[in-house]
Amino acid sequence: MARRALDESDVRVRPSRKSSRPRTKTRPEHADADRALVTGVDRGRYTVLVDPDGPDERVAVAMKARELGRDRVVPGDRVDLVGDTSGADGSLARIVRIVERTTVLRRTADDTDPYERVIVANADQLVVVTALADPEPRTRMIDRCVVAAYDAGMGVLLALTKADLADPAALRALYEPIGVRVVVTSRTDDAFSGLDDLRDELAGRTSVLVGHSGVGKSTLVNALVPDAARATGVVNDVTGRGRHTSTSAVALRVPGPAGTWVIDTPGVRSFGLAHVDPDHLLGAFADLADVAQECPRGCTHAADAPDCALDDWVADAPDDDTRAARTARVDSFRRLLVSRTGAAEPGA
Ligand SMILES: Nc1nc2c(ncn2[C@@H]2O[C@H](COP(=O)(O)OP(=O)(O)OP(=O)(O)O)[C@@H](O)[C@H]2O)c(=O)[nH]1
Ligand SMILES: [Zn+2]
Repeated sequence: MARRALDESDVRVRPSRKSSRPRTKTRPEHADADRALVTGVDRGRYTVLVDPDGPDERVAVAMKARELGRDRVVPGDRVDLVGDTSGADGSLARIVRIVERTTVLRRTADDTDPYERVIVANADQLVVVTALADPEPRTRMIDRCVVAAYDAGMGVLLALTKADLADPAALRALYEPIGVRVVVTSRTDDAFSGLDDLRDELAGRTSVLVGHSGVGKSTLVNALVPDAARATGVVNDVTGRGRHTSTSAVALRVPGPAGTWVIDTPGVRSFGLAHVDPDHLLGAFADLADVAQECPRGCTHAADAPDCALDDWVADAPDDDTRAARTARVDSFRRLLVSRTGAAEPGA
């Protein structure tokens, strides 16, 4: 009878095998480079925080050095800077190196751009902001986010907003078993509940926030980062003054424990999943990955895959409770597997 409840530890997130190759070639002429964190990108100009959390922390503007070629630099990147890194008005530094990334999150390919480009680097978790009502939650969209995060080597936090309008129980039941942590928030005229739980989940981590329009993502960001509206102004390349931009990802520091960042991704509605390999996704389900060692070569592990060992594992369960638990587990994995393909934005 002792059926162990599945928890976070059943999900094993590995850094993506597809993360960028090391780019730490030593160039003696840049031995004195300053380390910086990229917080925003706007038309070839990068807003960076030099010496983050150090005694000389400062904001500076940088451009890519020619030697980086076409390599993209994205928010969350750690880079090495040379030139004028003072951050003084009108100063411009050069990015000469991108430090090897721990994770990469790609946005989906679309009609105007067939490539799944990296949009954020080095984030620890993806926070999927979903309203419990108004607008109705879309599980397929959440599933796709989970796949993207697991493939990127990131964890997933589901932030369920508007709990004053609907009950979170059903969504909790759907996502907690697959290793997704859940926080529930609600904001009414006189109270904002769940904010401390959310802060706890974000503490010391870099989190990418995604969500459809109207789910309350701005409400959360503004509560977490009181000067967010001001901070999102990216430096204009001509005047050097702030300019509001709503199209590219921007990293915002959350007051409180050191190293707490949220990266807001306006306009990002979905993630590129075409490159996701089923066996890599399986890596996020440690128990199933072990079972699948027995699969035929090239098994897709889909519901219609012949001789898939996942089906044998369910069939061979010693009792009904175990069979129910294994069925739920395999179904969850296959649900994610299916969400990988098909319309990028179902129901849109
Ligand atoms: N009932 C209720 N309404 C909320 C809650 N949180 C936010 N809202 C409302 O939902 C609406 C959308 O909130 P926003 O924070 O602007 O949503 P968003 O996800 O940033 O949407 P865009 O600005 O369109 O990208 C606003 O009218 C908020 O006041 C909540 O917990 N409960
Ligand atoms: Zn299989």
